[in-house]
Formats: sequence, structure tokens, C-alpha cells
Amino acid sequence: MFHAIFDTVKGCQMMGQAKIGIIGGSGVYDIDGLENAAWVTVETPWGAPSDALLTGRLDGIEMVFLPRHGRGHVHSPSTVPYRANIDALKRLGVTDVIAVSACGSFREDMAPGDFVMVDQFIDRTFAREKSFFGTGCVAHVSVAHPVCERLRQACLAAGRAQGVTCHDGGTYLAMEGPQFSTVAESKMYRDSWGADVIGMTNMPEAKLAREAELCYASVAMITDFDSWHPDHGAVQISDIIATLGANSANARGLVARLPAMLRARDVCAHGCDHALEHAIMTAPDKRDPAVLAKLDAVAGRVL
Ligand SMILES: CSC[C@H]1O[C@H](OP(=O)(O)O)[C@H](O)[C@@H]1O
Ligand SMILES: Nc1ncnc2[nH]cnc12
Repeated sequence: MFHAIFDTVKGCQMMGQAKIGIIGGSGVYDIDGLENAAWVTVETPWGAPSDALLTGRLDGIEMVFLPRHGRGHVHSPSTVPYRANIDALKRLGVTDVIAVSACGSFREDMAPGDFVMVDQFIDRTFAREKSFFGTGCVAHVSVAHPVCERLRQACLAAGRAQGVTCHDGGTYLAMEGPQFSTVAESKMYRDSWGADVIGMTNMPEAKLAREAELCYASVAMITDFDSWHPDHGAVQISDIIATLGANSANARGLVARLPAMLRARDVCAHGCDHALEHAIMTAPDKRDPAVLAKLDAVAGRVL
């Protein structure tokens, strides 16, 4: 079953047409305006994704939407099935993944309501499966530049066209959660580590997207000033929820503008779609067939 769908993946890449995947974070549980919209259930070798995936066409482009926490916000940041989510998007033929996520800000000039088109991450998560690879098939991909610059630029243009204040670049610190940071942690991330925004979900998501050879970009939607700011006090979920509404309306507007910007797709100049080219270390005769079977969608191109 898995192989049949993977042929679709290869076909889509060869045709040079984008298929855009949207991962919706807190407050974004669906997208508007899809033609032939249908929620489809996808099985993966990594278990069930966060929810069914919403498929359809937008402005002539095939789209797939996945609510990261599930409809009704069922999964916590630590229990989101990140591997199943990325596998399911790949399995459905997605080429380009845009993640939209709520985050706190470490910068005075990055205010609630603003969007940051992230270009770097610091991964402080520790209780999640972070790779598709391991014993039986070891691979090491580069995540030095974890965001696809082509997608990032498209998001920047789409956000600005939507009238949102958008920041061109920023470092997203991914924390484990689910509690928010202490004041001491918040000041350390900001003053010593140089992080710009903080959230709980973009890692290992971005790393897994790279392993799956998917282009990935993150739109970080600011909801609060985290806990470092002397004038704003502790992060309160009630304040975050109040800001999520406007952010989520702008996220929907941004997404609606993406097909026009991303419809033509060639081989990724940034290298995202051939990240596995020289990454697999395990000798062919030492690879575990059971592990290879699980990698059919993610790494079938090179196995
Ligand atoms: C709702 S506040 C905390 C929660 O929001 C963010 O989720 P997402 O990245 O999926 O938008 C943050 O990472 C936390 O999981
Ligand atoms: N301050 C914050 N820290 C971590 N995740 C967040 N999501 C939204 N605001 C956040």
C-alpha cells in the first residue's frame, strides 16, 4: 500500500508542480476556500498523524492541510506525532511545507500580531523522536540552513501583501514545554543565546522535513512577550488566546496567497529535495529490511 502512494510522490516531483502542505499550529485547525475539500485518513509506518488531513485545490494548486495538535487541540507539543505528520505529507505527494505556529517574542520590536519568517532554530526539546533513521539504517542530513529560502521569501511576500508586519529572519528557540519559561530561562535565551522567538513545536518538525527531503518554512506568529519583558509579566494563556484570533485570520490570508507564488516548482536550488543524496551511512548489505520498509515514503528515492 505504501509503495503505490510513493509513486505519486515521485510523479509529482517530476512534473514540476508544487503540492503545498500547511501545518496549522495553535488556533489554526483548518484552511478556507479549498475546492473538492475532503478530510482523508492516512496511515504511516510511524503511527497515526495528528488528525486526518484536509486535501483540495486552492487557486489551481493541490493543497494538504494538517492541524498539528489535531482538531480540538488534542496533542500537547511533546506528544504531537511529528514523524507520522511529516511522513503523511510526503506520502500524499506534498513538495513544500509551510508551518504556521504561535510563539513568544524576545524582542521589543517583534510585537504580538507580527509574523517572523524564521531562518534559524535552536533545538532545546528532549522528549521527542527526532529522526526517521537509526539502527538498521543510519543517516546524517545537514540542517545548517534548516529553512528553504524560496519558501521563506514566498511567505514573507504573502504576509506583507496580507498587511501583516513581517520580520525577515529570526531564530526560533524550540522548548519542550508544556509549561512556559521561567524569567531566568527567558533572559538567557534572549540575552546570551540570541534567540528572537520561542515556541514548542518547530523542532523536530523542521529536522524531519529535511530528512524527508521536503522544503520547509516556518511562519512564527507572535502572541506574547514571553516572560523576560519587565512591562508584560508572566505569559498567560488567556492573553495568548486573545491574540490567536487575529493571527489566525492573517495566517489564513497568507496561505490563500501562497499558490500564486509557489505554483511553479523546479529542483530546489537550496538542496532540500535531495538532502539524502549522500546522507545514508549504513552499507547496503547491512541495512535492515524492516527499517527500509518503514522508510518507503521518506527515503524511497535513495533506497
Ligand atoms: C497556545 S500557547 C502554546 C502552544 O502554542 C504553540 O503551538 P504551535 O507551535 O503548534 O502553534 C506553542 O508551540 C505551544 O505548543
Ligand atoms: N511564550 C511562549 N513560549 C512558548 N511557546 C509559546 N507559544 C506561544 N507563546 C509562547
